[in-house]
Amino acid sequence: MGLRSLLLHAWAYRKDLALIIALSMLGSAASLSIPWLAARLLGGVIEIRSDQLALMVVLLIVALIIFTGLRITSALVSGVVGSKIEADFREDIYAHVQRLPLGFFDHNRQGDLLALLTWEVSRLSAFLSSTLTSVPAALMTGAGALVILFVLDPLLAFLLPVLLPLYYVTLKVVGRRLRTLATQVQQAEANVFAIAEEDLEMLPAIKAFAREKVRLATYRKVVNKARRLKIHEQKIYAVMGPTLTLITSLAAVVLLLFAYQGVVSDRMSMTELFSFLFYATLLTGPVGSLADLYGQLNSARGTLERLHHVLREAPEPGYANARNNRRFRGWITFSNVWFSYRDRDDTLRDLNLEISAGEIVALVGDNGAGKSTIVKLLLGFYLPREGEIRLDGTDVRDVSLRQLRRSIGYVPQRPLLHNGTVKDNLVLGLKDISEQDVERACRLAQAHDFITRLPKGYATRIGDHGVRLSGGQRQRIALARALLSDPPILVLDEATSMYDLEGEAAFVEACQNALLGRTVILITHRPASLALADRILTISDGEIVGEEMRNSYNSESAAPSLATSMDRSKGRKF
Ligand SMILES: Nc1ncnc2c1ncn2[C@@H]1O[C@H](COP(=O)(O)OP(=O)(O)OP(=O)(O)O)[C@@H](O)[C@H]1O
Repeated sequence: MGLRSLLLHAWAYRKDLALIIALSMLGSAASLSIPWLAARLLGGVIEIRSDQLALMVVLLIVALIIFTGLRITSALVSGVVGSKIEADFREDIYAHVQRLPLGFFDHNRQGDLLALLTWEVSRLSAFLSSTLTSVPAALMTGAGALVILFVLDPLLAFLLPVLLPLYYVTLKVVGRRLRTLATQVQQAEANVFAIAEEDLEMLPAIKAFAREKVRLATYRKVVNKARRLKIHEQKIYAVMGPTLTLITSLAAVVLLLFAYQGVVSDRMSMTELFSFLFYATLLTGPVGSLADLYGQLNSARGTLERLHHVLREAPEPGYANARNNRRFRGWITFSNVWFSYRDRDDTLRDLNLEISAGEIVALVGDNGAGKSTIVKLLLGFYLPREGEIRLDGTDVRDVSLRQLRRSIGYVPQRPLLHNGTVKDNLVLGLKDISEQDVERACRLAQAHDFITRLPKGYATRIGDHGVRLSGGQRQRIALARALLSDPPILVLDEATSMYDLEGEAAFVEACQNALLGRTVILITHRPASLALADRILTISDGEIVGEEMRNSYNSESAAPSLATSMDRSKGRKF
């Protein structure tokens, strides 16, 4: 995303931005009248001509009030528009980030994304709504002042071209260095953000292993790197802005000398001399702000590069697929599936697997064998390199991702909970869920009893990632959440690994009925949970190396129970 694409993005706000530009240009017009009026007033005072003094005072006050009013209005409008652009930007980027495949997050730091979504986007919006929009007015003021100076004494025309090469050389010399520096500063600042974010999340481990000093040293290192780079950058700006202003001021002094010659030779009145002085001073303002613009442009480019890195990433395929209201039965097939994570050897090798609708299959095998990967592929989190995954005979690539995922109740190994109440975590944004449904799912997951013993029951807040709950309690909530949406397929990835034996036995007992008619993939090593399985598959090194039939599963018998399940889906009974 370059400056051009930023401008294309800004096109959506053209009316608002045009209003800010118009207001600041009107302000610039008012500012151009002030030196003229002030010079006439001063000229009148010095030459003791009282004829137009009163008029000049009134006009000057009016011009000053108009100028101030316009500046206030344009600052207000620019603040409002800037916030609007910022909010839209954040929402767009967030929506895009949400749709990115999980593989993207395996290789990008959360902290970098957070920095981008927060302060980097704020700065970019401010750049668009206030810095860029001030350029036309600055140009107008500068050009206006120049023209008036020309009109006052055309001789000056010969001096002006001298300014341009000086200006150009100064910008060129420092510009290249500033550009790389701006990117480095942004990177360093994002690092500070990312390390802080990571450490806050890791704090219990940092404390447990008494690594506070080491982590503080790492943090100090990135903070100092950012500080050094910023000081370097500020030094350049500190020199560049005033140097450019000095060039302009020196030129103004030379202009004044010429003007003085004009007064001496009676070519110019005192009023015109003051006009010279004031317009030459007015000229330094836009020069300074254009130099500032140059600096901010470099910073904005850094953010744009990082934004481009995120926005060029393609969203997960499958969002656009048409949805239909079909409820899947839960017949799953993997045919000759090969898969490897980025920069890794094959995790799944020519995997063939069929799970009938209503069947309960347990996947067992060593750590890292590829069990979770199988379900991540089924959920469409990652795409197979070769082979096909089908649901009820339809290639999952042709199913809408939302529909696919809503058909699967997924309980991951690590329960993912947020800082809200127990109920918020259970419903996770779903609106039309009754209290009874919530309670039923919780009873099934053996969560209801402990929840009612919490200080505020279902309304108890559980802290960041559910930190105020035990590991087993978190798992029970995650399981209840999956059961709540009544999906035809349930994936339980070590979902009861932290349950106490009694809790697990009660869950298995309660499941005998509840899981009937659903396709269930259990990843577990726990004997009690294995007892639920109709079939146990052993996975080793990405391949199925063993199969054991357990309960007498009969696909024919799945049909009636499935119907029962579908009926249940309406009344949400388990
Ligand atoms: N996001 C990832 N990026 C790269 N490699 C990964 C990623 N996730 C898993 N792996 C690797 O893929 C392999 C299979 O991992 P997977 O999580 O499927 O194993 P598993 O059988 O579920 O193991 P466990 O019983 O320990 O949960 C492992 O070698 C693991 O290191």
